Amino acid sequence: MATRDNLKKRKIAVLGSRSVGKSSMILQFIENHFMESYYPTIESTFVKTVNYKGTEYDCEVIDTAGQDEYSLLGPKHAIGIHGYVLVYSVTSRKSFDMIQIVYDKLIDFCGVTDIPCVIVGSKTDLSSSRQVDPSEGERLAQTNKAAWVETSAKANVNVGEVFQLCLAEIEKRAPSSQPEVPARPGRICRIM
Ligand SMILES: Nc1nc2c(ncn2[C@@H]2O[C@H](COP(=O)(O)OP(=O)(O)OP(=O)(O)O)[C@@H](O)[C@H]2O)c(=O)[nH]1
Repeated sequence: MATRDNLKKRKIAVLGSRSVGKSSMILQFIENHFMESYYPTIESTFVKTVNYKGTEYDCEVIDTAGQDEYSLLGPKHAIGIHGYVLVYSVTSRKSFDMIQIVYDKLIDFCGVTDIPCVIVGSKTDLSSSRQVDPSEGERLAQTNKAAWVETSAKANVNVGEVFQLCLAEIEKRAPSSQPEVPARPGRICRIM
């Protein structure tokens, strides 16, 4: 029987400006409900088993405190993290502009040219307050070789899709189905 211990583990960090709906999106994903009230997050971790293309993954989702242009990203945002979900609200141009800033800080800190990442435009149910067009989100994602989707945690639209896309981005770069390279006879390394 499959237990959590023998599932493939994937650690996903959720970042973005304050109050864009990171916690609400995670709560809807993990517990299937939505809360109107706002409680700023310090940091929380959630776990959920997710089926992606027939394989079960033990996903650890890290809900971070909202960032601004002065926030420092450090080892806890990079070490051991397999993929990123960067969230802006479609009702906030400022939160959209923060995505590139956070993305650049991450690639700088990780010392890579791109990272497995999904850019998420949240709160689409608030259509009359929209400040960011879908085409702008799509373009930003293309520029950064990331996936993109718009969601509403309130209306439960595309929330599961965010994590499917994130696993897709992670697996694209490091396919877990890739067979292990067999050791050549006579070249076995033994640690005594
Ligand atoms: N209408 C609507 N409101 C939302 C949605 N998602 C979140 N909210 C509201 O936006 C506010 C902030 O949501 P949070 O999920 O706490 O935001 P956060 O990004 O985790 O905030 P920080 O912890 O400060 O980083 C709350 O009042 C939520 O109810 C959504 O999809 N639609």
